[in-house]
Amino acid sequence: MNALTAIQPQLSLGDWLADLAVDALIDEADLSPKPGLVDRRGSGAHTDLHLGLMHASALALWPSFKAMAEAAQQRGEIDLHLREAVGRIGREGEGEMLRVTGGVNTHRGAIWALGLLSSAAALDVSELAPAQVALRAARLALLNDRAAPVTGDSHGAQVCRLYGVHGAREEAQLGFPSVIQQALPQLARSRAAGAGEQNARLDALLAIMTQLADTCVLYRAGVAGLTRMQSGARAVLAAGGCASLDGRRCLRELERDMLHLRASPGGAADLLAATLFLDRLQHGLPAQLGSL
Ligand SMILES: CC(C)(COP(=O)(O)OP(=O)(O)OC[C@H]1O[C@@H](n2cnc3c(N)ncnc32)[C@H](O)[C@@H]1O)[C@@H](O)C(=O)NCCC(=O)NCCS
Ligand SMILES: Nc1ncnc2c1ncn2[C@@H]1O[C@H](COP(=O)(O)OP(=O)(O)OP(=O)(O)O)[C@@H](O)[C@H]1O
Repeated sequence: MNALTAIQPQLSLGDWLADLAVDALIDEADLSPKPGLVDRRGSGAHTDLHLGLMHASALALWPSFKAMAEAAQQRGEIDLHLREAVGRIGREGEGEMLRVTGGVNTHRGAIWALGLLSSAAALDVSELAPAQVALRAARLALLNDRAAPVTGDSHGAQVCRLYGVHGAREEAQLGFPSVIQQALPQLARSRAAGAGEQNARLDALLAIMTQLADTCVLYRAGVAGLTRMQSGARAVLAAGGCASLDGRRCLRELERDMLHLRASPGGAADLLAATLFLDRLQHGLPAQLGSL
């Protein structure tokens, strides 16, 4: 111990994972220019959201992410007991989010994805590779939380029924394929090509948008909105991504059309936050936690 470590408060695994989850949400919100979404420039296609509200909501969720990680650390295995504990904490987190935002849904999908991933990470800190953490999260998501309210009238449930698509629940139960197969590989490719960190993150968001059945977009803009989102995201990446002039031109066209359609890819944004969380996690525990 030296003078610095003697005065440093002890960092727990739950603290660290909650820090990563909140950082991922703040980085996602700040990333600009995102088509249709809240970012540093404005509120995108939303009238009830703004950047300050996204930040306040993210910070308010820190205790929930910590509690979900601690529940997993204490339980030590994936079972119904843990699933129901995480579900209860997630619903309390949603209540806190709605209290802080005055009833606006800022992060419902993100609580679901990052809550499961925080728990999954805490279950085994010796296996923090993205695919392994996502697989543990999927096994947790597949268990049926008996206390979960029936959400048949949520926006997501309505469009899943109407269009026969998979939503946030299935994305988690499948092990976050959009994150593992699309976003993380694109993030690595764009970084390796020298795109710069912000452009690489935008490219990762677009990679998710190329194929996601985003229920936020479907609810607000129907199949026309979803088709435009997917084809527009493909066009940006095919033109060279956000670091290229042609890619930026395609991104501006996509944004113009999405604003016109009131389409906002909120599900893709949540999955970008999940991507940033898993990307940070794979570098391993900080030195202060090394002895866990
Ligand atoms: C599963 C959830 C997301 C509800 O989903 P549902 O589709 O019914 O609701 P809703 O339309 O309100 O929210 C969906 C949210 O997911 C995001 N989303 C939309 N489409 C997708 C998609 N294809 N993939 C991933 N996320 C998506 C959006 O941002 C949206 O905010 C979740 O809120 C839930 O069940 N919570 C219960 C509490 C719980 O069990 N928590 C435990 C884990 S933290
Ligand atoms: N930067 C962001 N900008 C906008 N939405 C985001 C952002 N990041 C994440 N989201 C997600 O998008 C969702 C908000 O979408 P939306 O406003 O369509 O939901 P809603 O309140 O259910 O529907 P509506 O506003 O159409 O009544 C949030 O749940 C949140 O998880």
